Amino acid sequence: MSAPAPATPVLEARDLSVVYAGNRALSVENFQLAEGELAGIVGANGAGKSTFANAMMGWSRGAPKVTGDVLLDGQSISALTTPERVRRGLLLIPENDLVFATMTVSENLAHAASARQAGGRRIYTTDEIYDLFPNLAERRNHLGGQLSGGERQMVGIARALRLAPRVLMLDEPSIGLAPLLVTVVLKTVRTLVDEGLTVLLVEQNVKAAIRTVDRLILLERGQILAEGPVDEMKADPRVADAYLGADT
Ligand SMILES: Nc1ncnc2c1ncn2[C@@H]1O[C@H](COP(=O)(O)OP(=O)(O)OP(=O)(O)O)[C@@H](O)[C@H]1O
Repeated sequence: MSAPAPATPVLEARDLSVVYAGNRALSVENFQLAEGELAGIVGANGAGKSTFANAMMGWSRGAPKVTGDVLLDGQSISALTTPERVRRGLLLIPENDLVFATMTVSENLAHAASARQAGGRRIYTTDEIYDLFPNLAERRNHLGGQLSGGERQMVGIARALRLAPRVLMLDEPSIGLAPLLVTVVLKTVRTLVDEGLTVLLVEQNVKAAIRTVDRLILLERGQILAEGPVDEMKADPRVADAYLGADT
């Protein structure tokens, strides 16, 4: 009997390159995210982590030259606009996700309830979201502007869950959060993966990423320097010496 064909990656990038005014910010030959996987991209400031996540979404902060191909479930989405990619279920929660400050938590969630064509993907109900995030359930009538950084992250994730994600990408969810809240947010991400979601975590906080992900990808100067199962990667001197310190 022949071996089964390898499964099609849920998300893939081929020869993805981003150049800002002649400076190459990203050059990724091949990146693949498998069904139900929780992978993490880590790297120093300016390594190109956000540029990578944004390029997958077809979005950028300036006007770079972007070349290469992005595929979702084996189909090229490179010609699609960012809203079209969102409708296909590719969702990015950017750094400092915008929460509507003058709306309550429940209004913020209701505002995101617009995944009309979920294509069979799961749309989390508000009750399921409040089960995942008891903090938000308690604060459902609080205004967005009154929430802590961690609670805002939770609203960002919750809104994405209302939009029937196929792949969820989180850009630096730990930024500005107290260590306890980082743990709470990342544990919830793990729960979502256990329930079947595919997640790419973009993190500068390497220690937090290592505690959470299955596979670690090290990005430096816009290139994938190393990648592999998290247990192997945390012993790799390029990760251990540069990011984990002698005590780890
Ligand atoms: N709009 C822009 N114009 C010019 N250069 C840019 C622009 N956006 C990003 N860059 C450059 O691209 C490189 C990668 O930036 P990026 O924001 O992707 O890094 P990062 O790894 O996400 O860093 P951080 O962890 O600090 O957010 C950096 O050298 C940055 O200065």
